[in-house]
Amino acid sequence: MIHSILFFNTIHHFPTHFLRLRHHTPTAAVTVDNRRGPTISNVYHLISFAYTSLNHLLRLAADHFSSFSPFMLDEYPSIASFAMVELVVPEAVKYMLQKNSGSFSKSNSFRTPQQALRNLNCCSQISTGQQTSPVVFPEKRTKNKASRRTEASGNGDDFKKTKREEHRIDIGGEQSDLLGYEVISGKLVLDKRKTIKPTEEPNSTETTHLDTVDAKLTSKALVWGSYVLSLDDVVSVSYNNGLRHFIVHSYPIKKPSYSLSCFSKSGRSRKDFCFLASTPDEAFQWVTGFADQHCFVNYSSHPLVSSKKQDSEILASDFSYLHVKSKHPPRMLVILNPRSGRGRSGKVFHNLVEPIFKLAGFKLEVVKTTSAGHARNLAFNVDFSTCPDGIICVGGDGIINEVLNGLLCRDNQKEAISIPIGIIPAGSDNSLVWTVLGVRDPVSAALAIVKGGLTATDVFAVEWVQTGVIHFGMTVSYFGFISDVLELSERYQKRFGPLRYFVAGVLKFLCLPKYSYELEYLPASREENLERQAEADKDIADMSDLYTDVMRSHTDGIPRASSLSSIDSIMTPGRSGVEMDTCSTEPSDYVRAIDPKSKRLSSSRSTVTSDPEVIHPQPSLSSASNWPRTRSKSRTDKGWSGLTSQDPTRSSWGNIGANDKEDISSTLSDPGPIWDAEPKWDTEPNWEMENPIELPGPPEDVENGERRETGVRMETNWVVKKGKFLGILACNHSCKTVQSLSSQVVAPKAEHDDDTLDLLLVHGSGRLRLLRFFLLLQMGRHLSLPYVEYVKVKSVKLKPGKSTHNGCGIDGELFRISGQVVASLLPDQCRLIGRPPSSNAK
Ligand SMILES: Nc1ncnc2c1ncn2[C@@H]1O[C@H](COP(=O)(O)OP(=O)(O)OP(=O)(O)O)[C@@H](O)[C@H]1O
Repeated sequence: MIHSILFFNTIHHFPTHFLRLRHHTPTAAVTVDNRRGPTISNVYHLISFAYTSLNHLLRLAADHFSSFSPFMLDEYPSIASFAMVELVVPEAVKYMLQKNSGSFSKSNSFRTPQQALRNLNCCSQISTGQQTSPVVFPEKRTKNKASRRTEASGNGDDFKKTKREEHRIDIGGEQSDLLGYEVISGKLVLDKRKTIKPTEEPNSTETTHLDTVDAKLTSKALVWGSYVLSLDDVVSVSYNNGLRHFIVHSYPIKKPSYSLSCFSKSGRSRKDFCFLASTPDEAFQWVTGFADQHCFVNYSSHPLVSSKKQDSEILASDFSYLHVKSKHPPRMLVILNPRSGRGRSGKVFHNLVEPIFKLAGFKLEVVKTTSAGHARNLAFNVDFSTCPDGIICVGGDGIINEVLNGLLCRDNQKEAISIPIGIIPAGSDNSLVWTVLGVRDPVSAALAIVKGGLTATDVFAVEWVQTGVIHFGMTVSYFGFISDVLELSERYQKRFGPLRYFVAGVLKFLCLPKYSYELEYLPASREENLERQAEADKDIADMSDLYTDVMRSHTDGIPRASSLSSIDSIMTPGRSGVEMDTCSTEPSDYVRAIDPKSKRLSSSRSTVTSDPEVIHPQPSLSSASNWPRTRSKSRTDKGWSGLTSQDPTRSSWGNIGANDKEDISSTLSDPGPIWDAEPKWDTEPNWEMENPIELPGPPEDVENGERRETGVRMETNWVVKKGKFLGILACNHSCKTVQSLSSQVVAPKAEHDDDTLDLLLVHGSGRLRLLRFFLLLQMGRHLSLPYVEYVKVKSVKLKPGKSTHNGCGIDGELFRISGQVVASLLPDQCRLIGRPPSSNAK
């Protein structure tokens, strides 16, 4: 029998059961194996974080087993978000703890952790300081040389007066992986009162709420006593010039108690910590230390100065405090869809998110959308100099898609794509930010934006070949059953809110039509995959350059501080639909120009009716690159010629998009029973008759495990398939869904920056197949189905059969396709504000 206690990185934790945690990264493990004897790995890393629980466990282990052979394991990745590490006690160990709790209280209740460790033969490592990981022990004094050491001297009377229990810390070597390097250390007094005004000096004669602590600020955390506050959780520091105290504003993850962990949801909540240094000089040093670590400092003048009670002494000392170098407050445009998430997005923003941005000194211009299309107009018309640090979208994936399309439709498209986009998830589903940045609650998303950094993300374009209309997306484009569900769901938006997709899905399932498509795709070559992998490995090292806090635009000479800095005013929310609706691009070149060869192949096969008016020569390719791809080579050297905004009167893509939507809504305005409204649901379209091309879909026997390649015709690199498909999805990232109970992932091999689309083909027709697909999707095993094909592609061309519904979903927005559409990636990537969790770990 093996009992295990695992420690998990709990950024998104619901730590109630192993199975639920299978997607999380185990960061360390304590294993008790009755056959081989107990082993402990990375225990030292974790003592400070799960001190009480681990101490209990160690005592248990010491009593329970005669010998212990602790050792460090290198096989586990280092604990990235150490402040968020949480002890998970599975049922077996809980049982063991309960069983032994009696003996603990008798024999070990007063043992210190060191004593417990001594019993486990751990002492030698601790006393000799062999461990390189941070360990926090209440009794142990630090022996580290501090890079900056403040002492409680001089004005330290308060420290003497406050006779309290002192917490000592030992956080291991200065270059510890977990806490980074040391910035400053020394004694501080922690004011434990709940409400503290920044201008109010703690009263040192009232000692009850004061606690002297040994504190240390490192490049990754503020540590005092046994408390570790990750700098990732720190929003800002408030400091009044010339005073001895400063307040650290943070949003750490609130952990539910173990007994309630099954029911209560963990989340972030605000915690302010007020520290008193022994002298104003020391307080200033601490605050400068935070500023050095890119924490925003709310810096105010001395309260006496501001209240005009100036005296010469204060003024003299003021001079030395005037320059706390903090990052510039960012200026950004917030586009908020008040209809998102059942109309709660406004409340979410103003109650939860705005206070965080205020603490971090952001200068925001908030615009609420008044109708569909408004966000696109805003992004299309906004003067970037008013929001140089980016645009924050508050809502669902739909509003982000509108903003993206507004940006990419501009004349200065190269500059527009470089405008950072922040996302506050407040809609029905927020797959993009959840998948790419790993956040799904508004507070964590706001924190990610405050922390800054940029994540390059691929953008795909779907081109309507006959008309030249283009629509952009960052998540997924889909055809077949799911686009029909999207269409139907709009009927139920008011009644069911986010549940509307489920309701529409069930109804559509009951009256399932058959979908036929003619499909061509250009697979990403194996060599390219290998090259991409090699580049990805290399990029891991280069990432720090990419995620720099200070970004400068290389376009049009506009300096863009992406330390997130600058806005004054924002354009009016008034609709300028005329311009938007008539925005167009020269589509074919960049949509098809995957590489010159494929472009030739593609265009030779396509039936593009090119309007000479929309063909524009593009600037030289070499100047096109303004944003390095994170994984693969920039496609600027592969034939990308960029987009240009067209004369509104000459172009049609906006109009067509709008008309498409109108068409759909008019269809939907006729409610009627669904089974009446869907005449084709049980009729088989005669593909061969309607589309005089042979090659039906995969034969029925594929369901029995044999996948035949009948129906597949290779033309050079393009693969052609025709027949029935339940669904076709071209995914830009792995597409996690926030709604799903199980964290289902549609395209498990997709990466948001890998320069490929992941094509998922669900061949065939029929409810049984569809049901099996969705059931296995919940378990993450849908790719094992014989009628599911998964391939990484550079480009996809698709044409619906004549009797097939022609809906097309792009990031949750619905369109109609007529004729052929082509989906491909753009050569340039856009930038999301925030860093994925994996990059934080590095
Ligand atoms: N003020 C508004 N009134 C009505 N519709 C709007 C408004 N603002 C934006 N929209 C439209 O609402 C749609 C959905 O927006 P969003 O994605 O933000 O919300 P959601 O609740 O998550 O919906 P979805 O389920 O589509 O993701 C978008 O397509 C957008 O065009």
